[in-house]
Amino acid sequence: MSQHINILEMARRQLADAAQYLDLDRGLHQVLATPIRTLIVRFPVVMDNGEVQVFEGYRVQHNASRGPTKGGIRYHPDVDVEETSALAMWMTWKCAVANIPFGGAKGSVKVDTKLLSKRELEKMTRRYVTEINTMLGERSDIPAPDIGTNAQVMAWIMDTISMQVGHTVPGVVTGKPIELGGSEGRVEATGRGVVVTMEEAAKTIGLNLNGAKVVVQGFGNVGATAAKLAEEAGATIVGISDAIGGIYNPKGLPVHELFNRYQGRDGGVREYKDAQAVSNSELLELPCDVLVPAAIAAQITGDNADRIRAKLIVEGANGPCTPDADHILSDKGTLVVPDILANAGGVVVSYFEWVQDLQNFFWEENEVNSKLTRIMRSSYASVESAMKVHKTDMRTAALIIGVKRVADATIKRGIFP
Ligand SMILES: NC(=O)c1ccc[n+]([C@@H]2O[C@H](COP(=O)([O-])OP(=O)(O)OC[C@H]3O[C@@H](n4cnc5c(N)ncnc54)[C@H](O)[C@@H]3O)[C@@H](O)[C@H]2O)c1
Repeated sequence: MSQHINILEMARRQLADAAQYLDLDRGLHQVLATPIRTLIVRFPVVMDNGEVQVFEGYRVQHNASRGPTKGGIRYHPDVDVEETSALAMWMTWKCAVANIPFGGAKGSVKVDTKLLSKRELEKMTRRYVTEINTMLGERSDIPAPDIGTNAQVMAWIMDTISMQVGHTVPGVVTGKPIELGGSEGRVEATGRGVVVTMEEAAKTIGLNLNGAKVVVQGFGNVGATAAKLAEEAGATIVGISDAIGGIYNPKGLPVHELFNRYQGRDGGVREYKDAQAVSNSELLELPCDVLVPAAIAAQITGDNADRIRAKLIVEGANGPCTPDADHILSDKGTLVVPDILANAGGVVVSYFEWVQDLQNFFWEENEVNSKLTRIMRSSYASVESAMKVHKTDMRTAALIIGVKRVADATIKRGIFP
């Protein structure tokens, strides 16, 4: 997934950019640039044909100064420990920008889930979680879904840990099915947060979202929900894609119909015929007002940033724009709403789910959505004002806020012993 771009280097470069504004001392900068715990596990699974296959997985906790660590689990063939560390670091800043009491973590397994049966997926999940269980806990480290994982996988994680401790522990993982202690609104939360920040950012650049043309890369949980809710907010979705490729229709695509037919199924969107087929790289360069990269990292780079035509980029994915792309986009006047702000809706509602699980008291969906919207709007407002104060781009502004909150917590706690 990292290809030519080292995602961990990218995350460290972003931290260094923000550190300059904060006057961080070298030791503290080093603390913040380094994960506190990294576990690499290799474990066997007996496959359906009776053969044993060995998988490799990771769990990285980046920083726990502000609370238990929180971060998704990704199943993808290209993951590695460096990318997982970068994603864990971004989780730390994301939780701090949203001002929720969590540190950051991430887990992953190198696997192509398309090659596994449902039973193999379940066995692999249960064994992976058993291997990393020393790090997990409702008060220590709480996973959630990411690429390649979903509510069913979270249910298996909850069940596995519950079997090991001898009682049900719903708060050890979020993004669970509602009937197992999941939260109303969690499935749509990241996409909903993306659209709330899109609406705020449209005001910043004076764009009327009503009728604005939007292109979305990735038609999974985040991309498909963002497309659907952006359409409900009045935008016209002109391009969408999944891992196999995309479709484009300047007059607009019937997103609700596409959502019901293809959401989460790779190759699905290309089956829709009343549109022009485009590659994923062509999709990013389509004429539009708003671009939502909601798939994988490093999609907008120094190589293609000058060809991006959107005025506004809202990062549904983690790390879709590289630092080189950021500089080019900033020079062109394109506003980039960074991942640690734009896609924080998922972890915010994960926080609500965790709180509900610990209290065993559950909220209605409109309560979840209105609390989410309030946090997303106030986080956006703080970042926008930091952007003006520091005269910088929005990513650096968000990092200044997030990194400062984590640095302050670290200083106040002191360095043990
Ligand atoms: N799920 C969440 O709550 C959440 C929260 C915050 C951030 N994110 C980030 O959002 C992104 C998407 O996550 P998701 O949960 O929607 O995953 P998902 O597995 O539900 O969907 C991923 C989508 O991306 C597509 N895709 C994969 N590789 C691609 C490629 N090379 N080019 C174009 N499309 C490709 C897939 O076909 C699929 O449509 C990830 O970067 C993830 O880290 C997710």
